[in-house]
Amino acid sequence: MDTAMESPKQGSPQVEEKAFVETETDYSSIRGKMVLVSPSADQFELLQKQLMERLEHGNGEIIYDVGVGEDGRGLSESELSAAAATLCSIAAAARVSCVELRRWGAPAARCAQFLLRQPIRHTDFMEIRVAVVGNVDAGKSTLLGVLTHGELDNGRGYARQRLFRHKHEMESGRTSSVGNDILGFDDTGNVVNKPDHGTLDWVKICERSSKVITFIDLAGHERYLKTTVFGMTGHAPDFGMLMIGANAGIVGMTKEHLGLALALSVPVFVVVTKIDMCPPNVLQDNLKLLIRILKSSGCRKVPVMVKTKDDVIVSATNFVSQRLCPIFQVSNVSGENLELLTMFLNLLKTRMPALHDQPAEFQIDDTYSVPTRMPALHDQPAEFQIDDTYSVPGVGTVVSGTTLQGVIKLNDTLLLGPDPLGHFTPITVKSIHRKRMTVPEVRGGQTASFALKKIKRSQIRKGMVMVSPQLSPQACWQFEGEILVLHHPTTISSRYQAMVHCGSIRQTASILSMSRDCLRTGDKALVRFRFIKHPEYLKRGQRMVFREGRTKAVGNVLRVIPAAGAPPPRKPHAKRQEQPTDLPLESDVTTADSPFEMQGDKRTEGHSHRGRRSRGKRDKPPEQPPLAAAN
Ligand SMILES: Nc1nc2c(ncn2[C@@H]2O[C@H](COP(=O)(O)OP(=O)(O)OP(=O)(O)O)[C@@H](O)[C@H]2O)c(=O)[nH]1
Repeated sequence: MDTAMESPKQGSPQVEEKAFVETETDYSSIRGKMVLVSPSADQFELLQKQLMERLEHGNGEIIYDVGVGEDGRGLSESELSAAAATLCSIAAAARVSCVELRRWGAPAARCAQFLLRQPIRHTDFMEIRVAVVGNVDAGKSTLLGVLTHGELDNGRGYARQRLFRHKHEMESGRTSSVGNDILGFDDTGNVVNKPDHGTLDWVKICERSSKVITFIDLAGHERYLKTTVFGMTGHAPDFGMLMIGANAGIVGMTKEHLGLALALSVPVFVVVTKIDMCPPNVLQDNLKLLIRILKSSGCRKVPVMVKTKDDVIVSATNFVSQRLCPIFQVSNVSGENLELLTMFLNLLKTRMPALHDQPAEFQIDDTYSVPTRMPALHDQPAEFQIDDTYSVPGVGTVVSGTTLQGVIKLNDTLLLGPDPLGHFTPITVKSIHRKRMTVPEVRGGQTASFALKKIKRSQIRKGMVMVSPQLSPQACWQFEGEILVLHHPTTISSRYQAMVHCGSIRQTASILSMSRDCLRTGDKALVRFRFIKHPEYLKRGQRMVFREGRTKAVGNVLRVIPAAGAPPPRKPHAKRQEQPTDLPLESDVTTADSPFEMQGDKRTEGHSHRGRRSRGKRDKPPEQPPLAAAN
């Protein structure tokens, strides 16, 4: 561990003592570090039961600490071996794989950590989405080529050619402009990707994997920033991988991408590439700057230089719960430290999407701390957000996106919408694909594509949802949100328009009213928005980004005003601003959400938003919604 860094706690010594899953079973007889050393038959059974519960709540995977008792003193080497043997037999009885990750501690105070993972189930695997961001030339495509194809780069673009097939697909319009690559791990943590004549068969990878990492390859160029924002909001990534070229350092879009991930509460780890070709002093200077930015008040991260396997385990197990930002230094040419990065990816835990009725900041911070009171994502009525549509010859209309909650099965009838009138239409699911593999169902947290019966592609747009009829979905033209302005060159006041990104929704909205007269960089306010084109399906607690040009604001949806009960659109010259109503007293948008240190106020008093709005189509009055929808 780099001494210059703040280091995370070694191990997670409190794991055994944590009030893990609230349960009916009394587990008091299996408390303490010695129980694994020589359990009675009853204790063995209880340990097994507890393990299964933990696995279920850990989405089929947990990291188990052995030897870490209340006294925190550990076990002798022989006791630890006995405890490890017990754990392995419990795992074997439960048909779960058990891999020792590490041992640590003095000879008389040994502890160990094990990875327990459910075996491969034919069409089911854990899914983790990693958004790959970073400036042009940072080595994003190269790293993905190297990781997914298992062959090193030559420094002149060899590895990234592996992904060109896909890029060509993108250009021909077959897939969205957001690229995807997958890396599969089996139950013991081995990479299963085996390129066949240079190409990867996704179905084979998924069939052999217990865990699949999907890399959402987002464009590095400023020109594609809109797509990058969409990728970060609409593709619901669990984590962000920020790539930085060692020699170039933090340039171009690096800060912007970091800021975006922070604004959306997506935990970020950094991969510094090209260390083979970077003079040491340049590397050190660039790392120092990176650390300074990560520690700044805008980011409030704890950077951790990952240099050993222990660092990997500690960072991976604490990644979501703490404000850690692991930093890897790798070379795609020499392969240096790539094994650490691969191990880290293998250990990443699913960051189940925050339930919309939970506070937006809610994160599952440990395998054992998911209260049973909270319904599992798949116990809730189905909800699927659409991020792309296709017309596939011989199949018909296909939609792709993320299952936010519930289970969607073949032949299920769901409500698709909202259409321009705010209505939802029943549709039937004809077939389901996960990572190009035909499956009978998908669950909350998983991405999928559905072939739909009797609907034209032109009737569907990104941002629509497919939900269970149980939810009685309602569309909204207006909603109230709490926003924090990260940057605006002058002041924002009502009637200002910008693009709202929220899940896979991407639509211009106009500010109808605010809790303050005007907003400047660093200001926070309660704001009522109105979509200008069509109504959308929103839920309280959803994270949103509000941006236009250099203007950026982030926030949460606080109240959705259903279309049926929505007041008519505000008159453009209405002087008095309506105060948002029914807003919760407590806000959870803080300046910590700001990715950047607040910039100095360079604006001139009296400069209004109108200066910014004087261009092109934004001067047109917003389209009026059809009357039926507005009233
Ligand atoms: N020496 C060396 N060269 C590398 C390394 N990683 C990438 N490169 C080279 O850097 C160049 C740019 O890499 P890319 O993978 O295309 O970069 P990118 O971030 O995907 O760029 P965009 O796709 O344009 O956003 C290629 O010529 C790679 O061969 C590395 O670790 N060491």
